[in-house]
Amino acid sequence: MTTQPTLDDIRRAPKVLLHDHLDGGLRPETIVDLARDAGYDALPSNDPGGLSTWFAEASDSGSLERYLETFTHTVGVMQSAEALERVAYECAEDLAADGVVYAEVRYAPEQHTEGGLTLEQVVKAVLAGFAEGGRRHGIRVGTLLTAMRHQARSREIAELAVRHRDAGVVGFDIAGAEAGYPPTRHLDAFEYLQRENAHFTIHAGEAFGLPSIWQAIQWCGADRLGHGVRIVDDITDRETDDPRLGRLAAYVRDKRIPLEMCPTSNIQTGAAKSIAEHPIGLLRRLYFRVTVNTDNRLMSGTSLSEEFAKLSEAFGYDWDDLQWFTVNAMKSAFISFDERLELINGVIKPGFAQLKWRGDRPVG
Ligand SMILES: O=c1[nH]cnc2c1ncn2[C@H]1C[C@H](O)[C@@H](CO)O1
Ligand SMILES: [Zn+2]
Repeated sequence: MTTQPTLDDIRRAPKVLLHDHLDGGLRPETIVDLARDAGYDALPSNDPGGLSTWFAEASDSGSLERYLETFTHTVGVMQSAEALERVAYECAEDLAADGVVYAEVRYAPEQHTEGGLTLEQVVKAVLAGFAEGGRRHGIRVGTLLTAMRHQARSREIAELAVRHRDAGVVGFDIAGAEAGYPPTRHLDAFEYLQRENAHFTIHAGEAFGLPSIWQAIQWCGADRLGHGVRIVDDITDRETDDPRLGRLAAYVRDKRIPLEMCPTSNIQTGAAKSIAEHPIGLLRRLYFRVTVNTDNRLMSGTSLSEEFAKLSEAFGYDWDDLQWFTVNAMKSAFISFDERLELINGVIKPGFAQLKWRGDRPVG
């Protein structure tokens, strides 16, 4: 007997999150507090409830560029070491409360130096918040350092990531508006990371299509794809029992390149029409290495459990499917093979087994 997992049970499942932005997941109450402390007076509302509604509505425009404008207010209040440490600590606490056991959280250090912090100080403050939050709340959090694709600091940020690789920085990423800023603009950074045996993911195939994915993989050597939803443009006969993969889609599937899919965010930026029509349905059916993620919990008013619950409702996913996404994510993480295996065999499989067993018991 298979049972439809409930949101409450999904919260209890040991989950893995690979794509979550630190500056996209603040608590609204914290934004109000930090703005007051820093004298930041540009918030669209000083009431946490009003603020969370504003973020959700302003992010719903159907355009990635407009979605990104909302980050002005979160980045605006994250300009001191205390603020960064608090936001990182609370992020670990919130993810742990949602049942996440391993997370990779990303942010762009270059956006947090307006208050006079150096890049090193930014990184240290965030690492301190995650270390403390992780220790207290029983979650492991690695960070990815992001470079903004419209800027020209990617090499510097890549070097920063390598310098802190043994202190909790597990990889690198580029983010920001995709159209007009191809990943090859940052080839120097990616080639450097490859020489350093470092890991990186690239936001690609979200607001722009196949050329962006192709460059990210074949020119830049990305280990994973942030979103990557547009890979479906390289699949024909999608509605039939026998979809046909083009060369790029086949390469991504054959090489088990992980796709960091963020369903709700994709609807807000116009990359997908609805959850039910999200390419994740087809890509999962075709056994691409799909993972499920939140992107920006504040802007999307979501959590990893809610993303899973929405998918389960739209596609009928059961515990086996949710475990499959979770093991996919753990296999694709940027920590060592030993550590990944330990989490899969010691935490994820036993945790899901317990929930499946409970779910299969007759009620009453
Ligand atoms: O989904 C996204 N696509 C591209 N860029 C994004 C997305 N979500 C957040 N960002 C940007 C805005 C943040 O300020 C930056 C670093 O986290 O990354
Ligand atoms: Zn993202």
